[in-house]
Amino acid sequence: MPEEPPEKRRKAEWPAFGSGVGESRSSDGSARVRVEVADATGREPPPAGPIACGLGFLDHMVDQLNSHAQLRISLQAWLGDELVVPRSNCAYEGCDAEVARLVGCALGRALREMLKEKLPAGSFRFMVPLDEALTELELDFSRAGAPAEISLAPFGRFPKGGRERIGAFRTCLTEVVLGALATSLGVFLKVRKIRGDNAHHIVEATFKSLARCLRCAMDAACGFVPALAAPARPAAPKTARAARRRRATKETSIDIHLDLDDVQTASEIATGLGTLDALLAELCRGFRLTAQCSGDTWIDEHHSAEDVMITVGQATAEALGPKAGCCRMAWAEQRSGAAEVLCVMDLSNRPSFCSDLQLDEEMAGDLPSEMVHHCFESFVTNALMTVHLVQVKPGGAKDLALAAAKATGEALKQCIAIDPRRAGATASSKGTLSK
Ligand SMILES: O=P(O)(O)OC[C@@H](O)[C@@H](O)c1cnc[nH]1
Repeated sequence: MPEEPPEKRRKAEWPAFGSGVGESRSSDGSARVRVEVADATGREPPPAGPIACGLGFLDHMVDQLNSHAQLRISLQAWLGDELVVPRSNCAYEGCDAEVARLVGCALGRALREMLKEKLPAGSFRFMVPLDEALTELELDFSRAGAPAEISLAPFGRFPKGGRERIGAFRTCLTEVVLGALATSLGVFLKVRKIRGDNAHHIVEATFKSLARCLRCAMDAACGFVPALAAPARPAAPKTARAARRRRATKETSIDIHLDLDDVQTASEIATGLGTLDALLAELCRGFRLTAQCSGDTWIDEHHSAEDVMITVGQATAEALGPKAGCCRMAWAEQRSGAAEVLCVMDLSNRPSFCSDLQLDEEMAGDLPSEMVHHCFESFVTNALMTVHLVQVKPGGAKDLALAAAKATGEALKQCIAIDPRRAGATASSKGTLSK
C-alpha cells in the first residue's frame, strides 16, 4: 500500500516534533557536514533528501533513521569546496575518520534542535535483530556527557578477528560516529552486540537499534503509544488480516484459523498436546487463533507439534501480507516460575531463528524439550520473521518454554500493531517487506 503523500494526509491527530539543522566542520576547513532532520509523523513532513557523506555504507546507516525512527533526513557533505555527490566513496582515502566524526556531530546537533521543545527524559532501550545478529542500545538523557560505551567488536567471524571494512567504511569508525552523535545530542549512549557473525548485520542492527530507541524516546516525550493510537482516519473497510490454513498428510490433519485484528473472541486450541496448547495460548495473546490437530501421536509428539507450528506460521505470514503500516519490530521479557526469557522480533521477511534456552530436561510437560526449540523454529521460519530468544534467568524446561511463548506473544502483539502515523507505509529502509 503506497504511503499517502504528505499533502493528502489528514491533519495529524497526534503530537509530533518539528525539525532541526546541524552543521559541523573540520578545524582546518577541509570538510563540512550539514544535516536537516524532521519528524516524519508531523502534519507536513518534508520529503527525505539525499544522504551523501562520501562513505556509501555510512549513508545506508544514516538512512536507517528515516524508516525506523520515522524521520526525514538529508545529509550533505563538502570535502574542501566540493559537494559530495550521492553514491560516492570519495571520503575513503585519508579523511574517513574526520568525515565519520562530522557526520555524528552534525546528526546529533540536528536531532538536539528538533527535540529541544520536548527533550526526552530518562533512559530508553531497544534491541534489534538482523538475521543472526542481535544488538542492544540504550539512550539515557539524564547522563549527558558520560562517555559512550560501545561493545560491537569483533565485527563478524570471517576472518577471525572480524572485518576491517564494510565497503569503503572502516568498521572501527562505527564508534566514532556514535560517540560524536551522543556528545552533540547530549545523551549517554551504550550499545552492545549480543550475537553476530556478519559485520554488515552487526552494524546495521546497531543503527536500527539507535533509530528505534530514538523513536521510543520521542514517543515517550510526546506521550504517544503506537499500539494504543486511534486510527488516523475513519476506519477503512476492514481489510481483514486473517487467514485459514488446512493441512492433511498421512501423519496429521490440521485446521488453523487466525484473525490478527480480533482481540475480543476467545481462542480455541486443541492439538492433542497439552504443552503445545499452552504455548499457543500464550503466543496468540494479541489476536484470535483457532487450532485443531489430529495427529499420529502414537508414534510420538513430533509430527503434530511441527506441523501445527508450520501451519500457524504460514497463516500468520498470509494474514500479515505486505505488513503495511505495522510497527514491525519489538522486544519483550516475560517470566514463568523462576524462568525469564527475552524475545526480540522483526517481521523482516528474512526467516531466522536463534535461541540459547537451556532446556536441560527430556520433557517440557508432554512435549519433548527438543520440540520446544523446533516449534519456535518452525513457527518463526514459516511466519517469515526474525526472532532471537535469550535466556535471562534459568528454570525448568516447561517454565522456559512458557516464558518464551509469553515473550514471543507479547513481541508479536507489538510488531503487528498498526502505527497510524505510518499511513500504511511499510517500515523498511529498502521499501518493502514482501521481497
Ligand atoms: O529495513 P529493512 O530491513 O527492510 O531493509 C534493509 C535491509 O534489508 C538491508 O539493508 C539488509 C539486508 N541484509 C543486510 N542489510
